[in-house]
Amino acid sequence: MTPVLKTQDLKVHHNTARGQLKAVDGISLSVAPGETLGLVGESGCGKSTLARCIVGINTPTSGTLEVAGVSPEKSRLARARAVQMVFQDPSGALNPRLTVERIIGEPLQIHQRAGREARKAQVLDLARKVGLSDYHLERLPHELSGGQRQRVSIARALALNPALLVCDEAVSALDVSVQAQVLNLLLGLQRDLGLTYLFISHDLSVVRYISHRIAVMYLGRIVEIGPAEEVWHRKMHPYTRALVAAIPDESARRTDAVLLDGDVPSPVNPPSGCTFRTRCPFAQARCSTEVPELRDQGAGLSVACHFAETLYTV
Ligand SMILES: Nc1ncnc2c1ncn2[C@@H]1O[C@H](COP(=O)(O)OP(=O)(O)OP(=O)(O)O)[C@@H](O)[C@H]1O
Repeated sequence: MTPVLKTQDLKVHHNTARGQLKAVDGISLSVAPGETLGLVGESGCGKSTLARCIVGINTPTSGTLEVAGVSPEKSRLARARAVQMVFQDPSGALNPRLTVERIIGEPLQIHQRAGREARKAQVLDLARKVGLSDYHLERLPHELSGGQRQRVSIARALALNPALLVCDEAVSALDVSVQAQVLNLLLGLQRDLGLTYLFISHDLSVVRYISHRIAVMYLGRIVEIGPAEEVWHRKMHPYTRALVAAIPDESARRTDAVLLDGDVPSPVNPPSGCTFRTRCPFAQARCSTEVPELRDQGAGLSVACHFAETLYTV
């Protein structure tokens, strides 16, 4: 089956005053139809840059990117329809002067020739799919709650039946109970409409809840990728262990939890060899000279750590 998203050695490097900044540094991944791939990592790991590349806001420095089997550079219009994004802050993404009806209907107005009445019916149908009603359609964004605004963003994103929905920290600004409602909405929509998601968050417990597979990202690279429960329970990469340890009251936390000190190092002149070694309690001499490649660990899990097997039994 053709993947909905496929990237091969994708890189986004920025020229900055301090040198070349490798925001995304060789990402290869694919997402199957109807699947959710969760992308997790701390702030500054390059998650948003990768997302912006996929939706066409950023241009890759090198590598290939295909959406539904087509290279999106070939057709800007096709990409505008094929990939939609839901952002963290719906207030910033929604025009404050337009009613919800206009906001949800805008993509239809731009891309479809449907008449006013047909569009109105489509908008109401989209609103109902995300749990909103006629009442909400007449409101302005500031009259809605944060959760309702995020529902509007999702309805708008779904208007053109995208092949892929990229959710970038889509629930991070919401209260925990509202987060759960929006996550459940996304799960329900996927079940009913067969949607495909790339779901990005710094919060591994949120990513685990919604994802079939999880990719853990550190300084522009994937350090662990596999089925959600394999990543969560085996957490073979020390960085994955650290992300689990950072979750408050997490019962899955191992007794030998890795605790993260400080911030992610600068992507300008990142550490040699394994870029995580400067924060890794298990780092050895080899880690500073040799870049670890992703290696198959069985059950669909791949881990980029020289000592993954030995550490797993620690
Ligand atoms: N246009 C740009 N020019 C230079 N550096 C950039 C640019 N865009 C992003 N960066 C840098 O690239 C790195 C990755 O940023 P990115 O926003 O993708 O990370 P992130 O994991 O999504 O974090 P956050 O959740 O905070 O957005 C950061 O060091 C950031 O400062």
